Amino acid sequence: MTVPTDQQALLTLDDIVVRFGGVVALDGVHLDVRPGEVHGVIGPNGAGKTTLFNVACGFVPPTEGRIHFAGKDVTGWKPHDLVDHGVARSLQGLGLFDRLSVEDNVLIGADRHARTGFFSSLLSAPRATRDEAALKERAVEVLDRLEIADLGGRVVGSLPYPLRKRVALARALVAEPRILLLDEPASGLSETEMTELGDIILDLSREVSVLLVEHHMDLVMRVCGRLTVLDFGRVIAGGTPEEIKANPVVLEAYLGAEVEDAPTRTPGDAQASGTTKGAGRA
Ligand SMILES: Nc1ncnc2c1ncn2[C@@H]1O[C@H](COP(=O)(O)OP(=O)(O)OP(=O)(O)O)[C@@H](O)[C@H]1O
Repeated sequence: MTVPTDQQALLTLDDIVVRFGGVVALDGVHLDVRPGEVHGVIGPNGAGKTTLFNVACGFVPPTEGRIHFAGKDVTGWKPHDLVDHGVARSLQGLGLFDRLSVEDNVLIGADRHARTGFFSSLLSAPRATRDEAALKERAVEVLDRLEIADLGGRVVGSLPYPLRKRVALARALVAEPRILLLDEPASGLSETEMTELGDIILDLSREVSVLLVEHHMDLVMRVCGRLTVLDFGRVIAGGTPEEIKANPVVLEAYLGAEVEDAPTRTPGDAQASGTTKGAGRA
C-alpha cells in the first residue's frame, strides 16, 4: 500500500520492512503521527504491532524504509539518541529500578534535560546542584499530574503493578518528550484503572503526541484520533475509530470469518472479554 507522507507529521514510519531471518514481520508499513494526536496501532496476534513499536523506539532497525522525526531522518538511531531528541517510551516490561525510590526512578528519566546528568548529580559533581533542584521540581510536577506525588519517597519494588506503571509513565514524561510511545499500557489494569489511564492519555495529548499499541479496544476507541490496523505485517486499514469499526476488512481480520457471519460484532465490541488478545488467528 503506497501512502503519501503527511507533511505535518511529527513521526513518520515510511515503507518499513522488518525481516527476522525468513520471517517478514513488517512488509512496507507506513504510519504518520501528527502533533497532538493519539495514534493507535491495532491488529490481531502476530500482526507486527510490537515490531512496529520497537522500530519507532529504535530497538529494531528496519531492514528497509525510513523513519523521520521532527523533520530529521532518524533511521538507524539508537534508542537513547531518540530519547535525547524527544521520543520517550513506556514499555510493557517497565524497566524500573526496584530498589530506588519513585522520585529517583523518575529523575533518571529526566536526564535529557540535565546538563550534568543524573548520575553525576548523585556524586555531587560541580554544577550539578542547581540542575538537580530544577529536575526534582519537574519530577514532583509530573508525579503530581499522575496523582502519585505522595509516593515520591517509596521504594518502587514495594508498589503494586498499576502504580509502578504510573511511575514508568512519569519517568517517560519528565524528559518533556514531543512524542510518547506506549506499548500496551492497559495490560494488567482493572476497568477503573483503565478508565483513569484513558483520562491521563487524553490529558497528556494536549502537550505530547502519543503512539499507542494496545489490545484493549475500549481504551483505543476512546482515546485515539486515528488508528492504523496491521495484519500479517501490512497495513490493512487506517482512519478514525468510527471508520475502523465499520471497516469490513478489519472485521474479517479480527474475526477470521466473513463479515456476513457476524454482522453486529466490531473490534470495538471486543471488550466483551476486555481485550482482543487471542483474537483473529484461531
Ligand atoms: N525476534 C524475532 N524473531 C523472529 N520472528 C519474530 C521476532 N519478533 C517477532 N517475530 C515474528 O514477527 C511477527 C510479528 O510479531 P509481533 O510480535 O510484532 O506481532 P504483534 O502484533 O505484536 O503480536 P501480539 O499481539 O501477539 O503481541 C510474528 O510472526 C512473530 O512471530
